[in-house]
Amino acid sequence: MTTDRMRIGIAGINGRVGRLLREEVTAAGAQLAGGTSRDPNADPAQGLFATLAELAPLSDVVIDFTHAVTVRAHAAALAKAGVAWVLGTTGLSDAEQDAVATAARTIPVVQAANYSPGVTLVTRLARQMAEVLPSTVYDAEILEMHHRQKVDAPSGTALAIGQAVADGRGIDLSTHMESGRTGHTGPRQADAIGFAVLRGGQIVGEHTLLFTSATEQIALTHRAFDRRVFATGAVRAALWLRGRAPGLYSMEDVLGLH
Ligand SMILES: NC(=O)C1=CN([C@@H]2O[C@H](COP(=O)(O)OP(=O)(O)OC[C@H]3O[C@@H](n4cnc5c(N)ncnc54)[C@H](OP(=O)(O)O)[C@@H]3O)[C@@H](O)[C@H]2O)C=CC1
Ligand SMILES: O=C(O)C1=N[C@H](C(=O)O)C[C@H](O)C1
Repeated sequence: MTTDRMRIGIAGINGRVGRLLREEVTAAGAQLAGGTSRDPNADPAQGLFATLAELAPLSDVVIDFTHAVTVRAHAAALAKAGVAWVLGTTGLSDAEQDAVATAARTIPVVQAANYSPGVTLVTRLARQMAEVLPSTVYDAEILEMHHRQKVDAPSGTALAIGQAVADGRGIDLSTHMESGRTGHTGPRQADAIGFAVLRGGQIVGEHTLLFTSATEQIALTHRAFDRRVFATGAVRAALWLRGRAPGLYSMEDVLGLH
């Protein structure tokens, strides 16, 4: 029997987001192709594979919420199999990001540091605000808070918001980023983009962008109450990828904001 249901594989199927993806793939009417797991007892007959190279040929698209160290191997496996990729993993090095761009020459890829519609809009607004609010008058600071298990900092979302502010101001983020301030820092640079990071308990993910002048402050805050918002967004991106040409797409593309 043939089926036109999309086959979705999940890299990191037993992770915090992966477990929710498993439910959301089925709820969306797609077919769960299986997942990757490092559990030595994982059984391919049960749809659990040690590597993405084994899962990829069974999938039309793979949703990947794992760890940055997997990115180069995953990029190569998916490009080789010609399988689309929804990438949610954050904390990528420049070399890992290059591997994503290389894969996107042969397969369609959606990459987002945050698959919630709310953060997608916050990031877009951040760029627009930075275009209007001059850095000589308004200081831009980004605060993020996450659960104690998070391994990368600042969060991918905070960096994406910072990149949007830098884009809006026409400056380079890497040379204007101020994070981890301590000791005799000297006064704040006028065009700096500041980052503050908090970790604790089970905070799902909170981000605030502040523009502060001598006379006013604008705060743009997003709070994720439930990780499911990331899973539903990622499944939406996976379904959107069907039939797309190779390329690197964003959540703004998925939401039709371009
Ligand atoms: N873009 C977005 O919207 C969001 C992105 N994230 C990002 O997604 C990633 C995962 O987050 P989360 O689910 O909370 O993390 P978890 O630690 O709960 O899950 C990570 C998963 O990745 C697998 N994994 C970890 N390291 C390796 C490795 N070296 N090789 C193979 N597999 C590995 C784990 O496998 P196993 O189970 O076998 O140990 C696990 O299933 C992070 O980078 C996080 O920042 C998180 C939320 C939203
Ligand atoms: O690790 C997490 O949990 C999250 N990671 C993403 C990030 O780094 O921005 C998205 C979300 O904030 C949750």
